[in-house]
Amino acid sequence: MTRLNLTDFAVRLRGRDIFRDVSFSIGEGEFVGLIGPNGAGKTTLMRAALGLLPFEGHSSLAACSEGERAQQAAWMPQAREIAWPVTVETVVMLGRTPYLSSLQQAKAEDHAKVDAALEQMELTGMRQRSATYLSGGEQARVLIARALAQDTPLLLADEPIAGLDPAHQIATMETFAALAAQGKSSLVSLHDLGLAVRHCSRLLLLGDGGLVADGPPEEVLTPDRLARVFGISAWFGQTDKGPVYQPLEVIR
Ligand SMILES: Nc1ncnc2c1ncn2[C@@H]1O[C@H](COP(=O)(O)OP(=O)(O)OP(=O)(O)O)[C@@H](O)[C@H]1O
Repeated sequence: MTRLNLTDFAVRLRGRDIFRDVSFSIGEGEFVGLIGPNGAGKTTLMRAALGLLPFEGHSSLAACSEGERAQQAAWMPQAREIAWPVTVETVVMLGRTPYLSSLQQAKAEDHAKVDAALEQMELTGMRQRSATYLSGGEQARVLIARALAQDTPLLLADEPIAGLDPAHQIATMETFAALAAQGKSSLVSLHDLGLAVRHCSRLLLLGDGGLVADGPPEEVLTPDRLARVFGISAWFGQTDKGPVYQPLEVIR
């Protein structure tokens, strides 16, 4: 089943093409990393796919009604400062909003989804703390938990592991991989190519005003593309602990 389809997708902002001719589909159980240098258009692509920015072409998500979209896709934006003086638990419960009418109280199922999301992001012990007093990385985990509580077939996240410590970066990537194993799909923008290679089932490389490559990580990150799109060289090896990928030098 297709979770997201973009066809001939293009975004132009203030008279400038950000990217053109982008077409891809994301199916069930895929963990897709969206990679590309600063300014390539990763955030723009995800926001436009959700219908939050004007675009040309087709996006299956933007074509949905607002209510339908909220049940199809959860969105974790890059800005992650939580300004509301409410508990962690309350922020995560906001993920259940698409399932509640304004007068409705959260039901047992909603509480169960919130508990599971808190557990998944190792936040159970912090559930009663005020979200505004958490560190930047802890706030990011709360917002990932809110997206998980939304329990949608598709999750879009803009640099979800930026600012997390190494253990929480790995754990978060494992969470997305575990969701994929359950049939859920994610499109996640990332700058850490090493973690992308280890955990994503597929990479989309955005650059030069379009989609440069789409496929399994080791096929996408060829030395030639790394040099041309990122201006770097890297070491890649298959080890008994899985693929290891280490950017080495700037070669501009
Ligand atoms: N509202 C806007 N108006 C005009 N240009 C914009 C607007 N928003 C973004 N851009 C431009 O679009 C380009 C793509 O930006 P975007 O944030 O999507 O890139 P990105 O790949 O997510 O970058 P990063 O890795 O730095 O987060 C950039 O050149 C940016 O300056």
